[in-house]
Amino acid sequence: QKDWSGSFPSGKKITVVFVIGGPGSGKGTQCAKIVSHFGFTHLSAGDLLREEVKSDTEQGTMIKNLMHEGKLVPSEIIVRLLLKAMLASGNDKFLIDGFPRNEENREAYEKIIKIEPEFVLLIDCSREEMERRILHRNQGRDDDNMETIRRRFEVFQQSTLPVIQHYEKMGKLRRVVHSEDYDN
Ligand SMILES: Nc1ncnc2c1ncn2[C@@H]1O[C@H](COP(=O)(O)OP(=O)(O)O)[C@@H](O)[C@H]1O
Ligand SMILES: O=c1ccn([C@@H]2O[C@H](COP(=O)(O)OP(=O)(O)O)[C@@H](O)[C@H]2O)c(=O)[nH]1
Ligand SMILES: [Mg+2]
Repeated sequence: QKDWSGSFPSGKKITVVFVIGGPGSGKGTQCAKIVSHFGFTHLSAGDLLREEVKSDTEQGTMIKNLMHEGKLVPSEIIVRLLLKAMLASGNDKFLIDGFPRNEENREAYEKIIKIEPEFVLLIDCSREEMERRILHRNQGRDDDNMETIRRRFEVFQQSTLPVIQHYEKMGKLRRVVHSEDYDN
C-alpha cells in the first residue's frame, strides 16, 4: 500500500475533522458555516459521488444506482475520491462531511489516507426533523424520495452508528444537538 501521507506537503500537519449525522441533519449547512470562519476545505462525500455520477462512465452509473437505492458505494471508490480532492485543494485543513458511513469506510481510510481525525463532529437531529428537511430541500436529488429516505435511515442506524460508537470510545466525538426529541 502506498503511503499517501507523503503526498501531502512535508512537515505540515494535516488536520482532518469528520462531520457525521443522519441524512438531512444539516451536515452541509454547518460545514459551510465552519469553512467561512476557519479556513477549512469542505469535502462532502455525497457531493464528490454526485460529481462522479455526472461523468458518464461505468463507475458513474454504478454509483448512481447505489445512491438511488440509498446504499453505500464501495469504500475504495469514496476514499480515492476524497484523497484526490484533498491533494487537489492544496489546503492542510479538511472538513469531511458524510464520511465514514460504516466501519469498512473507516478502515479503508485508515489504510489509505492514514490521517487520524482531530475529532468527529456528530450532528444529532431527530428523525422527524431530518425527514422534514429532506422533503423540503428541493435540490432535485433522486434519493430524496420517501422510499430511499427510509433506506438511508436504516443504513445510518445499522452501519453509521457503530462508527459513531467507535469514535465515542476513543474520546473523539463532539456532539451537537439540533433537536430535543432525538429518541436514540
Ligand atoms: N438548523 C437548521 N434548521 C432548519 N433547517 C436546516 C437547518 N440546517 C439545515 N437545514 C435545512 O435542511 C436541509 C438539509 O440540510 P443539509 O445541510 O443539506 O443536510 P445534510 O448535508 O446533512 O444532508 C436543507 O434544506 C437545509 O437548508
Ligand atoms: O461515504 C459515502 C457518502 C455518501 N454515500 C452515498 O451518497 C448518498 C448521499 O450522501 P449525502 O451525504 O450527500 O446525503 P445525506 O444522506 O447525508 O443527506 C448516501 O445515501 C450514499 O448512497 C456513500 O455511499 N458513501
Ligand atoms: Mg449533505
